[in-house]
Amino acid sequence: MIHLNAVRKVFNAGKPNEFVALRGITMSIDAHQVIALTGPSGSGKTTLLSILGCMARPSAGRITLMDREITSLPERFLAEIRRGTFGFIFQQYNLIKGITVLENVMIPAYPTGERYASLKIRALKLLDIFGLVNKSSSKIEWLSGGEAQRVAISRALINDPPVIIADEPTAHLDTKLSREFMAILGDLKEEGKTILIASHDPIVHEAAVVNRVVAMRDGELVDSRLS
Ligand SMILES: Nc1ncnc2c1ncn2[C@@H]1O[C@H](COP(=O)(O)OP(=O)(O)OP(=O)(O)O)[C@@H](O)[C@H]1O
Repeated sequence: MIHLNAVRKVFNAGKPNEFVALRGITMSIDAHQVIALTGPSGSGKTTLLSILGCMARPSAGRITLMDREITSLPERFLAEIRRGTFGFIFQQYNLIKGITVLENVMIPAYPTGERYASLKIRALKLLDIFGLVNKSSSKIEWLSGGEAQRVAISRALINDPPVIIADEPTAHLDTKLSREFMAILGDLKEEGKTILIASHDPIVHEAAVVNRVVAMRDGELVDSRLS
């Protein structure tokens, strides 16, 4: 589904603070799999996820997504691919304070031009699945950590993307909520989603839903094992 060939990422190239964050990553991600990236802080997990999710471009190397070479596409095509292919769940959830739960969930779908009424129905359905309909008009800042996380999951799913990308999704959750999160990922995998997670959390690596754990160090893949 996604193939990376010799992908490098260099920050501040040519400057005194030049930093090579990814050193020639070659990897393939099959559809309907759950892949966990692990590795010490600074090893390049977030950078790799950003490139996989078309949020950042590699400095060198090639990316193929569903048999389409996407490395050199102009930003407007990339934005469309990003919206149609990926749902993102971030460590801090990146929910927007001051607006409601429902509005947060709907935001990634606004650029699609879907009618507000039908979008609202879909967003409410997602909130219902995650037991949050009664919070739909709450402000984000009123939610508990677990609720905020389920809002973030709902938002990631609003465009029904085939691939979910989650960066340290359990970092702010206790053990019970982390296990619940992994169970939700299990359901999404059953529905046919492909899931990429960067995480330090053993609960993530050891979850039955994870097919492969890929270890990174200093911008390189050092180990890949089936889970
Ligand atoms: N925009 C940037 N400019 C310069 N350096 C950057 C930039 N973004 C990331 N880096 C550096 O690239 C390296 C890899 O960062 P990355 O966030 O990918 O690591 P990580 O493995 O996700 O770490 P963590 O587990 O702490 O989130 C780090 O040393 C980081 O400081």
